[in-house]
Amino acid sequence: MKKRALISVSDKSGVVEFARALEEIGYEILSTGGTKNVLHENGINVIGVDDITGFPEILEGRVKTLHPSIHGGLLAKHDNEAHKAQLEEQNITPIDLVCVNLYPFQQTIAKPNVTVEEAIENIDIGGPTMLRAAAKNHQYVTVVVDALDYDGVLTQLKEAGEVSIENRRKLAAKVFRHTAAYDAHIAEYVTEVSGEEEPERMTFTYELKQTLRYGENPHQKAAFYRQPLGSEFSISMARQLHGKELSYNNINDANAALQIVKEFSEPAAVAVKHMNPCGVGVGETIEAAFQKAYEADSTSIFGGIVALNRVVDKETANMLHEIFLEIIIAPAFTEEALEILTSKKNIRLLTIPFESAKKTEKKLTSVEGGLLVQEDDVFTLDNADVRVATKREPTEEEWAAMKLGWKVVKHVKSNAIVLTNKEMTIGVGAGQMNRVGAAKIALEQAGEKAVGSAMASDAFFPMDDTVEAAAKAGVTAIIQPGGSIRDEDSIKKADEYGITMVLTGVRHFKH
Ligand SMILES: NC(=O)c1ncn([C@@H]2O[C@H](COP(=O)(O)O)[C@@H](O)[C@H]2O)c1NC=O
Repeated sequence: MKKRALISVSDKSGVVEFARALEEIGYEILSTGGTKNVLHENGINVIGVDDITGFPEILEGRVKTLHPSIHGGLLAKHDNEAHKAQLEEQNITPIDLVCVNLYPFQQTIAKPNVTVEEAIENIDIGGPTMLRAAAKNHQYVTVVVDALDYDGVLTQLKEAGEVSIENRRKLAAKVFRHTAAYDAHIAEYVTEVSGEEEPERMTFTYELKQTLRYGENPHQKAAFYRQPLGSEFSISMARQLHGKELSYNNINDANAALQIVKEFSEPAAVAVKHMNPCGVGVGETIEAAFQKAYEADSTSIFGGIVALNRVVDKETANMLHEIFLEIIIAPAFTEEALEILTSKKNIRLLTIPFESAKKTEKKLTSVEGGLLVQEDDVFTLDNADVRVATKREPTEEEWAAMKLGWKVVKHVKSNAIVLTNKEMTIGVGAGQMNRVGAAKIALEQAGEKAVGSAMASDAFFPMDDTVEAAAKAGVTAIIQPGGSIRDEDSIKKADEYGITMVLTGVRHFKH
């Protein structure tokens, strides 16, 4: 008896060649309407599924292959006598190979202004049912969901007469991953349009972007997966123009740099080391902004990652070239800048579409045995209920410095203290277990530059010791959330020293 292949594909690329080769090997081909037409037009003998089921495709294609004549053929154990007898009784022929790809749900919902009706119509029902049936029965059936597997399957069929059980199992596993991811997209989309905000189950799905040489340390295996419908403004979407492959730590740091530079509309440059900003600068031009980011901490920037929100020109490239950097990310590089920067073999140059909508995504943090999910911290001073708590109001310059510090401190590991002037960070105290400790680090780094600077604190002061330390170093303005039962002590201390203190009412912890 001839072997049977059932082919039903939405994306018809490569299917004619695949079906023709199967036919040449001796397979009988069954197909659904559109696929059948394409194969037929290309001179391949095809039996319509409706000829097998004795039932036409109905409901605009919603029901084509959902029939016992098809699913009996897919699910029967080929060497089981009872199954064989039942197939014979029902006049059903077993199916040996299934090639199916699904309605393009993901592409459909990615389209701007897609309607719910259009999205729903692109939920494939018959396809996943066939794929899952064939994958369940991979002991007997070869199942192909990915056109990239057409050649490998054909080679095995030609050389060995069959696809080995090991490969059939691999193909089946791929199918289950595929249908699970397909359903995850559907679940996420329908959950969103239904307005459900706290689903009892999370169904995120990710695609392999690249395997990595190693993880955080060389003895840890690692890979980078990307969110298929995630933000464009993402390290996972970056285009690498030059340099070595990104490492695990590079990806993490580059992500951190992008999240910070995203805060700025004016020309800004951000240097990151180990996920914390070591220098942030703003200016009239990107060259000036980078100059400030460099001056902010010319020691830590060594081996760092720099993100800039304007095209890197020749002047800026010349400055960047002077320093050992791991990565430079920008919207683009001029030809001259590229020429300068690519003279170093290893430096990674990346571009990212800065003009793309900066979509906010849920932030996921894995813990052993679980996943923490929260909204992104998109709160800015524009929406904050800001009030001046001290007798003295900030000067214009102090406001500018505090606003810069507030944008940066949100991205520094808590407890975080950032010192700024109106153009740059001058001290960063990150990840300390007590607030005054973070302040001391920032103040020490700033040294003389602390005089006349502004201090930003990611959370309230539990007591007045940080204000005292700031005052003694010459800080003149402080921005902090407020909300401590001892706020009054800090405000009093600030008044004592003539410091102006702004309360934002909003905390920016980052752990
Ligand atoms: N409803 C069904 O019985 C059914 N059977 C197969 N399909 C899908 O129809 C598509 C192929 O259709 P056509 O060959 O008519 O172009 C494939 O993506 C396949 O997954 C179906 N469509 C959707 O559910």
